[in-house]
Amino acid sequence: MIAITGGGTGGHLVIAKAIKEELNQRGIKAIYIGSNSGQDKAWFEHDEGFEQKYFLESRGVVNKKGIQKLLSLMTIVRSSFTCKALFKKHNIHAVFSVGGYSAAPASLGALLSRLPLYIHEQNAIQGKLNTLLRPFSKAFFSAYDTSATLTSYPVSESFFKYKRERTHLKTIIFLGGSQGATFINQLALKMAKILHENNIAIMHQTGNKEFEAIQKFYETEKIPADVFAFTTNMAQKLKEADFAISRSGASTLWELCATALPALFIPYPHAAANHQYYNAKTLEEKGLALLLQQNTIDEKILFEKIKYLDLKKMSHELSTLIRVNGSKEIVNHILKESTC
Ligand SMILES: CC(=O)N[C@H]1[C@@H](OP(=O)(O)OP(=O)(O)OC[C@H]2O[C@@H](n3ccc(=O)[nH]c3=O)[C@H](O)[C@@H]2O)O[C@H](CO)[C@@H](O)[C@@H]1O
Repeated sequence: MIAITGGGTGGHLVIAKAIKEELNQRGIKAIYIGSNSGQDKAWFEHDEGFEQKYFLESRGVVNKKGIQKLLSLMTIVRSSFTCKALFKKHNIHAVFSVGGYSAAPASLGALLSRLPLYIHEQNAIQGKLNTLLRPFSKAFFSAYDTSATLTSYPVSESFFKYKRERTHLKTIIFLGGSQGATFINQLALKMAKILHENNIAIMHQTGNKEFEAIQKFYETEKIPADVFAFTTNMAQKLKEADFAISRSGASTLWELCATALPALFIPYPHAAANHQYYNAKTLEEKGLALLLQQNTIDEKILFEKIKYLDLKKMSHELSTLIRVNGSKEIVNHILKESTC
């Protein structure tokens, strides 16, 4: 039996989901250990694909100081002993972590129980927990690091199914990541008129918080747009678009590659160690994406830039950067080494 751990945000959780689905296809059910804060419960509380789900108390340590940091560490250590007992109860043979503070108790628990720990790092800059645990891991998976055990990024097969070579700019999708992004939302509203006047259709993922106000804006301005707070079928949405204006969260970025959808990335400037910038940089350096910092953007100049991109070339080359079997390769590797 395998335990999957980690989460906090959609970018981590989607990897946990991909690995769970791959295990399910082979008739294996994993247990999930996440946190009682963040998005873990929303994603997995009712997911029948897991044998059992546990949402433990765990809090971020990185941005805390003094007594708060100590309290967070104590909570994690206490929960790691709970995990040790859970591993015994479920006869766990291996632990797969997608990182984030929510992965801390079970990862530590794996070391306490002398179980092999497998880590997937999503971002171009390693997270703090992953850096700390990498030397103790049995294998480390990262799409940016050639010294990693595997460089496959586990994107759901549905994205590959909808892969399409883009040639003309007819529809733009705005993406704010799993929680939506105020800056992307504001930019979309500023660009809406120009896009509409140029017969470019608009799709806009807003996140929950700003959905109603944004929907109202398009209605008032009489600009037709496909506006949604969160979709459970992102692959289908991406299929319809010819260009994305997006945050550069890792999972979104690799899903765009899988669907061959070119993008302008505007990294979230406060992400740990500015990792969203470095995620996008890996594509920009190859000439396969635009990358702009959010304080440098003028929406009129921006549209002119996008209009003259060679979408066909970008789209074609993007799809060569990712393999369809990312989850399979990771699960094969884990199962080969463990008697699960
Ligand atoms: C603010 C922050 O720190 N964000 C981090 C977080 O981003 P975030 O949680 O936004 O993650 P990503 O952009 O990597 O992925 C979002 C995931 O949610 C899915 N989705 C999104 C919207 C929607 O309507 N429906 C839907 O299913 C996407 O298809 C994707 O699979 O985790 C990523 C992966 O570690 C990091 O790179 C990001 O820097």
